[in-house]
This record gives sequence, structure tokens and C-alpha cells, in this order.
Amino acid sequence: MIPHLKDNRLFRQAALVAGNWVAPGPDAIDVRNPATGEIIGRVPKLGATEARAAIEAAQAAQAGWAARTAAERSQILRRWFDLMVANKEDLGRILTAEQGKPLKEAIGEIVYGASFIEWFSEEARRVYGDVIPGHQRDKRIIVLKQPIGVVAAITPWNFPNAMITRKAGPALAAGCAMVLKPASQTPFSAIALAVLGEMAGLPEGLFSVLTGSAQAIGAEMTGNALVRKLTFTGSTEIGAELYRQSAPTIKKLGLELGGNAPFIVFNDADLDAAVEGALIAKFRNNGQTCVCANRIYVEDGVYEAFAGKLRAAVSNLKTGNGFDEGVDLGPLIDAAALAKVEEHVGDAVSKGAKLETGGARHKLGGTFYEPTVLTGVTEDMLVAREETFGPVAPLFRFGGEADVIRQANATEFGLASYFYARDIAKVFRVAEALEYGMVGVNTGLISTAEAPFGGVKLSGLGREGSRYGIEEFLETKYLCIGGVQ
Ligand SMILES: NC(=O)C1=CN([C@@H]2O[C@H](COP(=O)(O)OP(=O)(O)OC[C@H]3O[C@@H](n4cnc5c(N)ncnc54)[C@H](OP(=O)(O)O)[C@@H]3O)[C@@H](O)[C@H]2O)C=CC1
Ligand SMILES: O=C(O)[C@H](O)CS(=O)(=O)O
Repeated sequence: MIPHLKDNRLFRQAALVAGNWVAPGPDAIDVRNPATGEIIGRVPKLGATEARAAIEAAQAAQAGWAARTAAERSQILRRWFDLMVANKEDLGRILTAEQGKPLKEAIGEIVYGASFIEWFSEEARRVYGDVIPGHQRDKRIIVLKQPIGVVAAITPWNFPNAMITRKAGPALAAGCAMVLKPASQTPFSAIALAVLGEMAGLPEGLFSVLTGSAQAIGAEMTGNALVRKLTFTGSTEIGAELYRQSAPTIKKLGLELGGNAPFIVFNDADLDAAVEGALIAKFRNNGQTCVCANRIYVEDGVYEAFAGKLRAAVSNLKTGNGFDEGVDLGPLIDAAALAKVEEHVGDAVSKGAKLETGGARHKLGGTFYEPTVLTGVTEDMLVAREETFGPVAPLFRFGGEADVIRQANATEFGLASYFYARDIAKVFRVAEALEYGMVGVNTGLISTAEAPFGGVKLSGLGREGSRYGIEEFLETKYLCIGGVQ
């Protein structure tokens, strides 16, 4: 159970399949609090059979949902948004219990996640087509935008609320139905959203939440021809596998995958602003975000000054249980994540990097790790080419713009990037030269519902949020009307 909930209806140990709540069976999946290891609840272990039932119910519900006016869909989404905000503390407590991030940050995620439902409740009424001047005197050309149909979504543990609403918002606004498989480590945030969705008036069967075997549920989602769009956020490895599995049914894909973000500090940067930006870009969610600064490049002229300021700031960060007052960083999600962080730090130090602060498991034990700053980091170290996904800030030194652009782009990923500079010509040159889907200029926090979130290369396909985000759930139909004399 989750202590201190105002409304215990939001914490439900069940999955929502085709409008029916399914309770855990003897093979139920335990869900643990990563900060304590305690079991907080159980969810059913579902598979292909339940996934198929959910997909078929979604197909049946979608037609009626699409037939409603955009204003009707908008009003229900707006009610869903209002309920999320009204219950943000409870939703935040559920999120902290299963994911570990500090409660204040979890509530922040709820507000961020709800903003996608709000944004797309408004976008629902602005799905416009086109009327194009005919190519012949008797022809009229009309372009319609229509919902793609049944959408399957698979989401990760690091943002167990916002990664769902960033998909469900545009999908439902466009008139689609959704079958969701949340991460097994963080199902209760998704289930709470489904509880609120029912309260808001989402029709039965339109939105299902399946817990259980990722492989079996995923195989049904990718193999079932009724599913016309698959949207996934998670590792590039799994994203590529889902891409392969979806090929036989030619599904539309949305893939938000891994990253390896550079964070560049030029000689003319405002160093205090750059340190503030680095703290957000690196340590948000304990470094467990796909847009985290994975490599920090500092120009020769300010390297020591920046390193000293960052070390001082990081040394003041407090690690602990997300429910405790004043905690900045929670636990890593699991032992595998801890092992990866230790591997990256150990590799860097063994190759000559210097530990400025941190660099070891936290005295709290479990999966807690000290916030860490490394200097003297070089391109041959693992942190240069792999996503650390933890509270480790590796500082590289560079000399000159061309050198750092080369280093920043020397990766197969292309999601987020950041740099601090004040010369306006340099700002444009660097922003245009970085091979990434998103560039933060003099800011370390770029994610917002108004903007198109997404990457290039191995970081994925498509965009989420903004006016572009709803296009991902629409098909374009061309009408050629002849005989108009
Ligand atoms: N781009 C981003 O936003 C994110 C990137 N990542 C990257 O991924 C790495 C691993 O994180 P992790 O959460 O394990 O990411 P995964 O890609 O393993 O899991 C993400 C989601 O995919 C599901 N999944 C896993 N395998 C399959 C499969 N064969 N078929 C269908 N669904 C599947 C998972 O289900 P289940 O939980 O049941 O295994 C989960 O819901 C991180 O270290 C990070 O580098 C992770 C999260 C977000
Ligand atoms: O998966 C992630 O890491 C999120 O996309 C990060 S964000 O949207 O909160 O920036």
C-alpha cells in the first residue's frame, strides 16, 4: 500500500483490460519501492490473450470515439487533466513509491504529464485539413486528417506518468484508442491514470492498461494488424526490436529512445548559469532521463573555474528516500542501473580521470549512489559513448569550436544537446552544427508540451508534444472530386 493517500481509489492492484479490471493471480508481479526494497503491491501477469482482447475492444470503441465531435473529445480530456491536477499529491506519492524520485520532483512530473493532456485537449479542436486548387477545371482537391485507429504504447519506468500522457494525450485527442503496457517496475502510475480516465468519461475499452510479460504483450501489439501505430519510449535496443516486429504489418512507429547528450560550456558562457543548467540537465531524476547531459565539455579558459563551481554545487546535493524532506536525489531504479554507473566510474578512473566528488555507493546502501563529478575525462572512456543513466558528471576539456562540435557529434545518438555561450553568431553556428533533435541554448531544461520532443539517428523516430505531436496519430487522406462543371 501507499501511505497517506487522500483517495485510496487511485492505488489499484489490477490491470484494465477491455473495460474490465483484472486482479492479480497466483503468478502476480511484485512491485517494489526502489529506496527500501519493500513490496508496495502486486499486478497481474498478463500476456497475449489479454492483449488481444484489449486490442479488439479498442478497435470497437475507437469508431464511436472518433465519431464524437472534437469538442466532445476535448471536454473529456480536459476533465481528465483537471482530475490529474486535483490529485497531483496522491499521484506523486504513488510515483515516488514505485520509482523513487523525490516527492516534490514526482509531483512536478504529474504537473508536467498533465500538461500534455491539457495541451492536446486544445489541439483536438484544431486538426485541420486542406482544400487545394484543382489541377483540372472540373477537379476539386480536398485533404482530410483522420485518426490512425488503434494505438499500442509501451513506456519506461523513468517517467511513469509523463511518458504515458505524452502519448495518450495526442492519440485520444486525434480520435484514436490506446492499449498501453507500462514498465513492470512502475505500473501503478499508469493504473492511477486509468482510474482517473474512467472518472473523466473515457468510453469503456478505449484505454487499456496491461501489466505482465513484456515479450508476450509486445509480440501481440506488434503482430496484430488491428494495431496501426506503435509508440515506444525506452532503450534503443528494444526500440529496434519492436521496429523489426512491426515490419510485417507496416505500422506507423513513434520511437523515443536512448541519448548521449553533450553539454558544452564555452569561454564566454555565464558560468553560474551554466552550473545551474548542468545540475538540472545532469541530475534531474538522479540522471535517469534520456535527455540528461551525459558528456560535459568545458573550454580551456573556464575549465578549472567551472569544475570548481560544479564540484561545490554537487557536493551539496542530498541523496535519500524520496519521501524524506530535503532530498534532491533518490535511488537508482535497480541493481543493474547501479552496476552500470559503477562500471562507468571505475572505467574512467582506471583510464586517468580524477574523482572531484562522489564516486562510490552511498552509505545508505541499496541502489543509492553518491552524486559524482569526474575531471580529466577523455574520449576513450565508456562515459563518452554509452548512456550512463545515473548521477555522474564527466568533464571533458576542449579548445575551440570545431574541436567540440566534432566531439559532441561523435556518437550514434542524437536526442538532446545543450550549450552555454553569449556570442550570438556562435549561438547560431553551434546550434546549426549539432546533430541532435533538440538543442538547449543557455538552459538545461528543454522539455515542455509546447515543443516537439524527439531525436535523430539511434535516438528514434517522430516527435511528441507541440502541434507536431498530434500529426503522429493522424492519417492524411486525399479526395479528388471530379466532374465539377
Ligand atoms: N529514451 C528514453 O526516454 C528512455 C531510455 N531508456 C534507456 O533504456 C535503458 C534500459 O532501461 P529500461 O527501462 O530497461 O528500458 P527498456 O527498453 O528495457 O524498457 C522500456 C519498456 O519496454 C518494455 N520492454 C522490454 N523488452 C520488451 C520486449 N521485448 N517487447 C516489448 N516490450 C519490451 C519494458 O517492459 P518491462 O518493464 O516489463 O521490461 C518497458 O515497458 C536505460 O538505461 C536507458 O539507456 C530507458 C528509459 C527511457
Ligand atoms: O524519457 C525521458 O527521459 C523523458 O523524455 C525526459 S523528459 O521528457 O522529462 O525530459
